[in-house]
Order: sequence, then structure tokens, then C-alpha cells
Amino acid sequence: MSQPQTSTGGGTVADQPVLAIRDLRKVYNAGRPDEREAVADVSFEVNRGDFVCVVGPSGAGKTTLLRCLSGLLPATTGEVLFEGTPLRRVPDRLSVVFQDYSRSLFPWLTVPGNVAVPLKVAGYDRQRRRQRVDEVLHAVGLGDVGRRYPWQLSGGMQQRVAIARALVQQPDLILMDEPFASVDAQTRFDLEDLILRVRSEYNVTVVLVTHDIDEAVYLADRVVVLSSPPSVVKEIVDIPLDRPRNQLTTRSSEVFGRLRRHLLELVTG
Ligand SMILES: Nc1ncnc2c1ncn2[C@@H]1O[C@H](COP(=O)(O)OP(=O)(O)OP(=O)(O)O)[C@@H](O)[C@H]1O
Repeated sequence: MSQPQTSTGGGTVADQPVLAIRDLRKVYNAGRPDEREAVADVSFEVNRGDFVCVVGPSGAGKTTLLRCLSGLLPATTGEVLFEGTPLRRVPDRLSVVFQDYSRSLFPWLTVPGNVAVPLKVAGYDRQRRRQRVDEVLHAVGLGDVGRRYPWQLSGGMQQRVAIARALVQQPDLILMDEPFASVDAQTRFDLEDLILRVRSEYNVTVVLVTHDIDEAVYLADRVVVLSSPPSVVKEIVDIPLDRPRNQLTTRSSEVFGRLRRHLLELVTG
């Protein structure tokens, strides 16, 4: 497991978890005939620098959990602490990447315009915006995209734009909900390697929800396995695979196969 380190900015306390989820429960439509308990009782912590994947059966409440972790959705009971402070809204030092890039990017803005949105909201001047946007577009392999619009790019490139936008304010934490589910297999491998690279370059903590057990093993330091709904944490599995990881050698290793089998048993059992 990665050790807590000093944050790259913001003066956060280094030795506390980036996220602490305590007895989180989420009930939709509480008190109504269509009441639905999506998350029953979930607790875990995410340390600085960790890559944590969340897996579970269909409808286990993975997206619900991620929304609660981002501050987009209030928990019914329990709490989420972001860098020691109870979450009440989406904090500045937290970014979210969704599966559906076509809906999360603004079609009327160019690629640099999309990436610059969080900086505009935060009041950065034009020169600093341009500098930061150039830097993150290079980091995600889109240095030569120019002033094209998102809809002029492939799906994989659009998701790179969304990742650049998530990185532009140098967040401490990125939450990702099935970010690679809408692209083809080869692009998915490329994007997995991209997120592993930028995660270490930017020293950012990542929590990623996925349906894909192999993807979870390939990316994570730890995998949180949710039960069928209403969800509880079934097990938290450490992934002791060497880094840097490699799509060919890592995925064909004996340890990878063993972990994959164990996780499949947990999710399907
Ligand atoms: N806004 C909502 N109102 C009412 N019920 C909801 C709402 N959002 C989700 N649910 C219900 O909560 C449960 C968990 O849904 P959620 O989308 O969080 O699960 P998931 O694990 O992400 O699903 P999937 O594996 O299909 O992506 C489901 O039964 C779903 O129907």
C-alpha cells in the first residue's frame, strides 16, 4: 500500500486519509412507496496516492456510492470526510470523470475551451489558463489538437479531454465512474495506461468504479468489492502487482490470474 505523503498543494494534512467513508447508507425516495435502499452500510478509507477500484454486481450501488463520495449526492446516514472535513458539496480539490464524455463535454466550446472551464470558474487569468491547459493537454497526448471541437474527435480522444479537464486544477482526488466503458478494447487499454501515468505524474489519488474485474486488477492498489444491493463491503482486496504495469506481462502473470479469479468469485458468488 502506498504511504501517506505531503500533498502537492493546498497544505492538507499529510497523514490523514484523502477520503474516509463511515457507515454510509443511501436510500432513494425515502418514506415513499418507491423507496429504494441502494447502499446499506459502506465504510472504507482511501490514502493519499492510492488507486482504489470499486466493483460489484450490476445495480450494487456503485454509481450511487461514487456520487456520495463526490458531494453530488447527500448520504442518507453516515458520513464522507474529504481530507478530514465532512463533504457538503463538490470540493475544489476533487474532480469527477463520467462514462459519457459526449454529455460531459460542452459541444459549443473548443477542446482548450472545455479544459479551461474549471480554471475560469476559479478565476484564473487568461495567461495562466492557457499555460495550464497546454500543459495538461500535452500530458494526455493531445498537444496537437489545436482549436478543434470535442465532436470532431474520436471517443477515446474525447475521454482524454475529460481527463485533462479533471486534472487541470491539480486535484488531490479524481473520482471516475466507468470512464472507459464506451470505447473499444484497444483504446481502453491506452486510456488505462494513460490514467496510470498521469496519476503518478500528478501525484493524484484515484477512485474508479468499473464493471470490468480485469481492469480493476490491472489498475488498482486495492479493490473494494460491494455485495448485491443494498450494498455492503464484501471484501477489500490488496493488489500486490509490481508497477509500472504492462498490459501484456501484468495481465498474463500468475498473480494477476489468481486475483482475477478471487474477485470473480466474490462478485458472482
Ligand atoms: N435517482 C434514483 N432514484 C431512485 N433509485 C435509484 C436512483 N439511482 C439509482 N437508483 C437505484 O439504486 C440502485 C443502485 O443503482 P446504481 O446505479 O448506483 O448501481 P450500479 O452498481 O452503479 O449499477 P450498474 O452496475 O447497473 O451500473 C438501483 O436499484 C437503482 O435502480
